Amino acid sequence: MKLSLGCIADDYTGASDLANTLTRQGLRTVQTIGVPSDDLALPEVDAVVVSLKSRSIEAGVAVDRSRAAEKWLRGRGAGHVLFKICSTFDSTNAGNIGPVLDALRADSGDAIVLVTPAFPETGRTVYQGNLFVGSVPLNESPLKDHPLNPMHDSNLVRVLARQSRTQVGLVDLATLTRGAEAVRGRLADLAGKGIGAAIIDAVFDRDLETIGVVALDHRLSVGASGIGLGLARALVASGKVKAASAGAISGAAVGGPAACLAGSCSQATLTQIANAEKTMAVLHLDPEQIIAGPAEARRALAWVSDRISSGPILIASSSTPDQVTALQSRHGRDAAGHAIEQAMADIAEGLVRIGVRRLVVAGGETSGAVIDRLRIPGFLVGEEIAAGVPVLRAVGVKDGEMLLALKSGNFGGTEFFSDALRLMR
Ligand SMILES: Nc1ncnc2c1ncn2[C@@H]1O[C@H](COP(=O)(O)OP(=O)(O)OP(=O)(O)O)[C@@H](O)[C@H]1O
Ligand SMILES: O=C(O)[C@@H](O)C(=O)CO
Repeated sequence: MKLSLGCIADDYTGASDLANTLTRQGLRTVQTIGVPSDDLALPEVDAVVVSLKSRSIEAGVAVDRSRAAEKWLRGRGAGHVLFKICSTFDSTNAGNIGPVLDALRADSGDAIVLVTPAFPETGRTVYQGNLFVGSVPLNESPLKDHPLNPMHDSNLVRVLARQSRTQVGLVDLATLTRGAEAVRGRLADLAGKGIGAAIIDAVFDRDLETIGVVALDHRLSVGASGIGLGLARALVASGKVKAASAGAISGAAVGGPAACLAGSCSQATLTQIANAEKTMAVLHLDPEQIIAGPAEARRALAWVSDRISSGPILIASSSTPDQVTALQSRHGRDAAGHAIEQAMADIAEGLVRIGVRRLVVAGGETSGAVIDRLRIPGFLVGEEIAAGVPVLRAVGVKDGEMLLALKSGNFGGTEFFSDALRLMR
């Protein structure tokens, strides 16, 4: 297997979002959890997305894990590696996008790296280096209240410069609109000044197509699913990849009980939970009790066993931004987040034990904790539930077939949970 594209995603929902995009563009893609072990049987594929849980961990550890993933991908022939970050650039002043970019750039030997989180299909666009979420700048969007990575600056040139050892430049939309040669010229100017990273504007998919063509001149790029779309289209257009006719896999129905877990506190997820109350039983966990000990997860599982034979259920830890802030000020941000993630993993393990084989998880960190606990080594991409969220079919699980959906906090329509279960048969 010689890869045309290698990808390293800094969380599991982001990885499935990217795997979905690459699959829809005709690349045969598999998502692995962590760097695959040598005995994991992988199908013949064009792209591998290695999922890490490295977005909100200590920067040095994120660098080491990303470099290990890059080494594995290069060892499988990947000439180009995309470091997949969040389309809302989730990170703090201490990293981790900058430190990982610096390390991978050094390994790749590239003078300059293109960076864009643009993903127009989900409303993420970049103009003059400023990231917009829908119609508002990032720092006015709900991301300003993110529990782990609150985003207070929409100017990505500044944000990345605070994290990276290299200087950061801008390739603006006016240059991009003049085409690939103009972008190449601007990158050469920036690199000549010793600038090692360039935020590139993108508003429409056609912008990402130009970016994809230029990015393939290099060995490394950094961005969200949008640049994945650009790279995939450029690989197909250049004939380096023959677009797979089959696209997403289907596979046999899995059936049996179905459950949803929500640890995301994003505005989108809060609305989706409220709407799910119309179609399924919903349990709201008490975050204070979760931190107090394991009894809250046990209570949740007892609640599930009384109901799961009657239809799907949803268990949510999610709270409003004010409640999140209050909890964090009592217990600390990381301790609160970690305790809730582990409780969700305990609950997921209990759900599988009682026969759940169709599981929806909302939130990147939450998904990471759950998938690690379930020890699922990888996924094939199925139907698209919403932009950036596919049905995933687990590969390499011992006790039979399992379908999952890992929803990024901000993705999905208002009826996401019932939409997902409708496609997870
Ligand atoms: N009620 C709560 N109070 C405080 N923190 C919470 C609460 N519920 C969940 N959390 C924590 O908030 C964090 C949510 O992050 P997560 O990545 O799961 O969701 P998200 O950021 O909305 O999703 P994504 O990263 O996909 O955009 C997790 O660490 C989770 O444990
Ligand atoms: O890019 C996004 O917004 C998502 O794929 C993501 O990274 C979710 O955590």
